[in-house]
Amino acid sequence: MSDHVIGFEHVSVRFARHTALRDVSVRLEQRRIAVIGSNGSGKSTFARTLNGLIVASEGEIRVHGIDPAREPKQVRQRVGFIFSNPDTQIIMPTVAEDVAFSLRRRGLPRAEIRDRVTAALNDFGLAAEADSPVHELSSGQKQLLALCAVLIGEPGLVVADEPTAYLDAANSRRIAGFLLDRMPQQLVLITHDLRLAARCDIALRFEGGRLSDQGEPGPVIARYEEDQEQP
Ligand SMILES: Nc1ncnc2c1ncn2[C@@H]1O[C@H](COP(=O)(O)OP(=O)(O)OP(=O)(O)O)[C@@H](O)[C@H]1O
Repeated sequence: MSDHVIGFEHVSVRFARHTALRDVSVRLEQRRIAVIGSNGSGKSTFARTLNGLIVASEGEIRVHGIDPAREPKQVRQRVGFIFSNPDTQIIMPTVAEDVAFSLRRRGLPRAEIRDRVTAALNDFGLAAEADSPVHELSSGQKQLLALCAVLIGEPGLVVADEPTAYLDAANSRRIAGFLLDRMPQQLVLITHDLRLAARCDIALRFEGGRLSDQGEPGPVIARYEEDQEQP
């Protein structure tokens, strides 16, 4: 039952001089969840609470039955995170080594790691780059590598925080197409690209740290655009 449920009960996140999330309660079961809202509204903070990178100051969070504050190891296996800048999450010197990293950490047998890495690189069109130094990849290839390295760990949820922000139109389409159309995992997509948000099953809107609107993406986006047009 709790397999694909994300639940927030009266969650607040306070930093030293700022409250970034205020009394957020929501229950999410949809597969594609868009998160929109103005700069500084709390979107990234919300995203980071999902895998325990940020811990709630108040309230309860459950992600697929896991409490990220109390079970940080379990939640990091369950929740994969993609950032705007893939350079921040590529760890190893070559493409194949980077993809293998999470499996090595789990202590899987060498032969299984090799087979899974080969299959994943093929899937992402990175097979020819297997032994290339990662700094030789284009930004689009780096974002594909970051995704590949996350998905090989078989997370149940992928949180993507502005994953197309640094990409050109063709690579944005490629990454967005994968996340929105091909990827079987549940997705939380933080984005300022409202066309991507429109392709999700539900949109959440944050303003001033509050969950200010939610529902079908079309109407939520229309209300957001209307508010943004106000002087
Ligand atoms: N680690 C931190 N310490 C102090 N304040 C923080 C921290 N992280 C975020 N904030 C503050 O919390 C608020 C919400 O930030 P958050 O990054 O969640 O917004 P956002 O909606 O993702 O913004 P953007 O669209 O600009 O990326 C901001 O005012 C930000 O300055």
